[in-house]
Amino acid sequence: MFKRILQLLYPEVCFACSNTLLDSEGLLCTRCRLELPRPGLFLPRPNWLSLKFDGWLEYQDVHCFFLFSKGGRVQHLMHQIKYKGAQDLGRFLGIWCGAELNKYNWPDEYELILPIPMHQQRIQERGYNQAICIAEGIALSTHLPILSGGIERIKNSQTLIHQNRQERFHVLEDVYQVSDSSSFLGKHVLIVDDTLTTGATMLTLGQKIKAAGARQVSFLALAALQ
Ligand SMILES: O=P(O)(O)OC[C@H]1O[C@H](OP(=O)(O)OP(=O)(O)O)[C@H](O)[C@@H]1O
Ligand SMILES: NC(=O)CC[C@H](N)C(=O)O
Repeated sequence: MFKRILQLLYPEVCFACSNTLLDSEGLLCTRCRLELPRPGLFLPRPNWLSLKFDGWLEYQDVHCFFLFSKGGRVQHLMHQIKYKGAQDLGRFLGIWCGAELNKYNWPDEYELILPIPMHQQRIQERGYNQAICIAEGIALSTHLPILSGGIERIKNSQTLIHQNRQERFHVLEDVYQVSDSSSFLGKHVLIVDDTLTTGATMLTLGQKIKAAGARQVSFLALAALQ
């Protein structure tokens, strides 16, 4: 009853389209669940996403769960996860994404999930690392362990938003440091981030952990810009 009154006064809205949610809906309205653009996982290569990675590094797979478009619903969604404290939404979408991964024939492929590390100062400002929230959701569905510790972001930087691909690689040079490689030595690591624009962040970290002894790397972004 109290929940009903609260809902009348402060209706819960969909994180993607901001329309009022029905009692039976949570976080996302049914329409958005059905309509948010999802390109599918394990797309045959080469494809628009793999072209951002091919030739830079030996890797196995690159996936994105949603297609990101400027001003679109996915951008709104990602904004909530990243800047508005919607950690539960990140976990929920991670669970969904992990459940989709489970539908493919991929057992024995990935052994560890590595959320892109965030600089300590940024964590203090934001209060959380959204890549970890997403990774936690994926781990819940897939039962893969999350790699924590041993890899840090040691240099902070300005937002990458206004930089082109080349500038991003330059900014990201030496930002990650491996202090202990024992937990991923010889393993196939699935690197997870919230958004993928040029791929520079994922590639930089992928190169780093491969050089430090990871057997293989794959990449998964919750959303990617086509
Ligand atoms: O594929 P890329 O071109 O590497 O871009 C993707 C990266 O950019 C964003 O981080 P950023 O450091 O810009 O975070 P901010 O916007 O919060 O500063 C995002 O969280 C990804 O980590
Ligand atoms: N400086 C950083 O650690 C940036 C990390 C991360 N991409 C973010 O969301 O902000």
